Amino acid sequence: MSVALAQVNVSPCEVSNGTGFLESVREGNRIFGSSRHRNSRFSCLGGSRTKNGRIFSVRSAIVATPAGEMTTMTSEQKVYDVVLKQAALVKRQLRSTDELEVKPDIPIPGNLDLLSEAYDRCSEVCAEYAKTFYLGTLLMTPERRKAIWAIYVWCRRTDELVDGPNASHITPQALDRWEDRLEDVFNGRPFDMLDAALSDTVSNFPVDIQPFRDMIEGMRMDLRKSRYRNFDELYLYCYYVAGTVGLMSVPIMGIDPESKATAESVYNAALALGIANQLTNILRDVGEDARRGRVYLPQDELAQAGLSDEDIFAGRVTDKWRIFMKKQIQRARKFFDEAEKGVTELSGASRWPVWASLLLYRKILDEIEANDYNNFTRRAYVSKPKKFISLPIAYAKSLVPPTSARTLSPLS
Ligand SMILES: CC(C)=CCC/C(C)=C/CC/C(C)=C/CC/C(C)=C/[C@@H]1[C@@H](COP(=O)(O)OP(=O)(O)O)[C@]1(C)CC/C=C(\C)CC/C=C(\C)CCC=C(C)C
Ligand SMILES: [Mn+2]
Repeated sequence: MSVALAQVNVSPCEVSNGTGFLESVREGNRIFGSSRHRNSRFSCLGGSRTKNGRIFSVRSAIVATPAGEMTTMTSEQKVYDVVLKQAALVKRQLRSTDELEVKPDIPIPGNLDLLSEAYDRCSEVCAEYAKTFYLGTLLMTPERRKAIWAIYVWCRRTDELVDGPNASHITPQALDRWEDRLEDVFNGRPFDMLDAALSDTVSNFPVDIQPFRDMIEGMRMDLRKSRYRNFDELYLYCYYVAGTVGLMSVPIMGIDPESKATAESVYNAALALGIANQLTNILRDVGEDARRGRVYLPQDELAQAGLSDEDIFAGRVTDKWRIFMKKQIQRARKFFDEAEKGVTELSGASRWPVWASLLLYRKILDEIEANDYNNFTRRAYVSKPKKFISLPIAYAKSLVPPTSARTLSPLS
């Protein structure tokens, strides 16, 4: 069965007139592509105090040290502030009980059927695009898995804007309209049935709009930027397009009531998993991206290794390239290690899909090594038997109970 992802329509008239609710869903062709996105507007960052006690101004991202010196914040510091904000928002709800208190639906006749149809459609899209992950979600509670499917579909549609069949027509204005539509979703005014599922999800779970806005910001970044000067710039991009997914997912997956880990540390691990996945995605797709004129690898690190864009466009696997790649892979693995510390703290039924996705994505790094670092013309992928072996391992790991007396270090 091939399930088409409903085509995202962000024409101004359709967005402003919220009447076409279910009728407006149109089938589009499913087209895969590599995706990454970026930007430099720190819309996500409310002015506040960082872990170093600094106060920063949102727009300029300039911080004043306690001694009154002005300094620029790193992307990691800026993103960490979002982590703190997200953790503070959900702390109480997540710890109150293992089962989240799901608000009752307003029983408008006919609406419940439509909603259930909307979730069915999200489940089909998720099953079609991310089979293994979908199977994992089946172990979650029905409320949680429906919510994860709805979020998955919104992320996938957002990604398709810059990576899908209509990507060449996407403008910053179209992304602005997609963001307006997101606001409508959070205000209970969904535009189509997939949006309706997300609207229902965000009214039932303590999900904040900020990571969603930030993902759109990542798409803006992808439209206007095709090089990264250093890892700091790349980190911000990875946060926007993938770290945000981690932050969106924690309020749904829930923290185990037995866990003594801080909410911040769990959010930090979720962020790390998103960053690790995106770095891996970038390392896997170097050749494919170069053919689209894109180089996501940090320019300063390439130069230090004696490499340049030209080497990438030429696709030469040299010793310099191998040494460079080893360092990049090492960095991605550190983010996976950081993420692992948090998975055990999630609610029991949510751990398995997260472990499965972590182990499988991490294995892509092993495959790049096995390909002797030729990520120009060979796509690293995890074979079915290897995937299959990972699943019981993930399941066994998911049975490990949360640490009852450990406080994870938020940034290590
Ligand atoms: C269990 C689990 C993985 C839950 C997440 C479900 C979810 C909402 C996924 C959305 C993914 C998505 C469509 C994101 C849009 C942007 C994008 C495409 C990012 C890339 C994903 C990989 O996609 P693919 O290989 O198809 O890439 P191409 O489009 O072909 O280029 C990313 C690499 C990022 C994905 C990031 C995550 C899945 C973050 C996972 C983190 C958590 C679920 C938090 C877990 C909690 C703790 C405490 C560790
Ligand atoms: Mn994509």
